This record gives sequence, structure tokens and C-alpha cells, in this order.
Amino acid sequence: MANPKTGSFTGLKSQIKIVEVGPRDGLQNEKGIVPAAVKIELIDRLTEAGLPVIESGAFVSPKWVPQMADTAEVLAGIHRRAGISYPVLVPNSKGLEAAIASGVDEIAIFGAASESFSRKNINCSIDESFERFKPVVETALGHGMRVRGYVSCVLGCPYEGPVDSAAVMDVAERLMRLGCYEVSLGDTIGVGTPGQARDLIDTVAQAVPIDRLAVHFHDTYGQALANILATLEAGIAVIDSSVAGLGGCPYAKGASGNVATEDVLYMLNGLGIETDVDLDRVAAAGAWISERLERPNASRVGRAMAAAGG
Ligand SMILES: CC(C)(COP(=O)([O-])OP(=O)([O-])OC[C@H]1O[C@@H](n2cnc3c(N)ncnc32)[C@H](O)[C@@H]1OP(=O)([O-])[O-])[C@@H](O)C(=O)NCCC(=O)NCCSC(=O)C[C@@](C)(O)CC(=O)[O-]
Repeated sequence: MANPKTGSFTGLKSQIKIVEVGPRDGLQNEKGIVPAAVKIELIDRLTEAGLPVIESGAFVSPKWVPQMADTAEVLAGIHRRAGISYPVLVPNSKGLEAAIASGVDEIAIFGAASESFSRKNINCSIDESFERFKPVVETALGHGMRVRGYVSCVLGCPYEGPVDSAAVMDVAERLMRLGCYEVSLGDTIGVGTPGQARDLIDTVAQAVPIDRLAVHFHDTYGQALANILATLEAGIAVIDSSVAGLGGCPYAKGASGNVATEDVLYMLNGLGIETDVDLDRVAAAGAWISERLERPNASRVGRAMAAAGG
């Protein structure tokens, strides 16, 4: 008999890992400076909700992204829970030194499938970025850290338009060969649609095992949940999302927030897929941070739950 929750969907995994990126991807694009105390409380609330991975900051140049300048203070203030990972973004050796000094056990390096975006975001070509990443990954692995890799602009670039899936596959494979345990595919400007998302996964999975891939959708055109569902059918088991749909990339004009964690959880719960994350607590954290930032909650589920008194 068909599962009443998954219906006739096939290929869906029974357990999905959620990578919460709100405190980093979400807050890096804020116009005002969000106090470290607010970031710390947000991360602690997300910890309480049971999220297994909470990206907590970035050791990048404060001239490029001033919002992340207090990452060391944030890391020193959070209440880490055993079994939960609190990774930070690191673009180069200087960032890695700061991560080591903060006792970080996981970093993420970030590249792009588009040359123009690579230059705008990290001020170097794709090949040069790999020259920078190499010593960073070697040293990080030598310190017992885990290294995650990002590929930006997997379904479109704000400067070049459409991006070839083969270019994404190439960068993803290079990140994996460098030593990343997982590669997250980012639709940085949220332009992709489900057929493209599915094809992308099928292409990249020819070079990188599907269980080492994650998806990272921004919701600029309202396609993120549909895209996620399409990639779940392809066998994806790791989803990046952001509480209250916070976010946007400072080097991708017009890019809106990530898909909201609450919305992803509601869909996965409906499909009977386990995450071990407490939706009520995430929704409460989303309502709380939206209030602190004095903006409407970008999570549809968060708003619906608040309206229903949840
Ligand atoms: C990569 C660089 C540093 C190159 O920037 P650069 O200007 O070429 O760097 P540089 O090596 O020439 O150094 C210039 C200055 O920056 C300092 N510096 C250099 N490195 C660091 C560091 N790590 N931490 C602190 N300071 C640093 C360095 O010390 C120097 O300071 P000065 O001597 O002028 O006073 C710069 O471009 C940068 O920081 N870029 C980061 C941009 C960023 O964070 N973007 C957002 C994250 S990516 C994203 O959101 C996409 C993602 C991951 O979510 C997935 C998706 O949606 O697609």
C-alpha cells in the first residue's frame, strides 16, 4: 500500500539533514549591524530546536562583509551542544587562522560556477580560488576539522545569466577532490525552476555521490520549495535553509532570503520525512528574530503558525 504521506513520490529519503544557515547567510546581508548578543541568542534558540548544523558566522574580510566582523565574539558566546556542528565560512588562510583560534571544528569554503561571481564575491578567478582553498583545506583537515564546500550560481549568475550544469559539476568535483565531505549547490539568486534543479542534480551526481551533495535555494522567485521537492526525488538528503527566510548575498544584487527552515520542515513533516528538528521551536525562533530585526517574518509557515496562535 502506498505511504499515505509520501503518496506516489518515489526516491525520497526517510531522513533529511537540515543545515541552518540563518545566522550567517541570513544576517550577512542586513543593513544595520545586528548585535552579537542577538546572534548568540538566535543560535542558542536554534540549538534548542534540535538543528544538527548551525552555520554561525564567517571569517571573511570585515571590509567586504561588516556584518560578520563579530564572528569570534559570537562563537565565544554561544552554548554549544555536543553533536551539533557550528561551521563558519572561511575564504583564505587568514580566515582559517581566526577559525582555529576560535576553536571551530568545521569550516566551509565557498567557490562559484561563474567566473564573474567568483571575482565579485572573493576577488579572484575560479582557478585562483582553488589555489587559495588548497592550503586552507590541508591545514583544516590537519587540525581535525571537517570542511564543507559551496558552489554558488548553480542555476544562474547575476552577472552572466544562465550557468552550464557541466561547470557546476566541475567545481563540485574539484571541491570534493580537495577534501570536502559535502558540497552544497547554491541557487544564489533563486532563479531556478524544478526541472532545471532536477537536471542539475542528475548531472552533478555523475561526478559527486548524491549522498555528499546538499541543496541551497534562495526563494527570490518563490521556487525554492518546488525545487527542493524535485531534488528530493533525485535522492538529495541534505537541505540548507534559513530561519524566518532571512538572507541574501551582498554580492548578488536582488537575491532574496534563503528558503525558510519552517517552510522546509512543514513540507518534510507532511511527507513523513524525519529531521529530528522541532518545528514549533524553529517557528518561535523565527518570530523572535523577525521582531528583533523589525521586519515581517518571511516564512509563510511561521506567519501561519503565528496567526493560528502556534
Ligand atoms: C576573499 C577576500 C578576503 C579577498 O579580498 P581581497 O581584498 O582580495 O583580500 P586581500 O588578501 O588583498 O586582503 C585585503 C584586506 O582584507 C584583509 N583580509 C583578507 N582576508 C581576511 C579574512 N579572512 N579575515 C579578515 N580580514 C581579511 C587583509 O588583511 C587586508 O586588510 P588590510 O591590509 O587592507 O587592512 C574578500 O573578497 C572576502 O572577504 N570575501 C567574502 C565575501 C563574502 O563573505 N560573501 C558572502 C558569502 S558567500 C555566499 O553568501 C554564498 C553562499 C555560500 O551562501 C551560497 C550561495 O547562496 O550561493
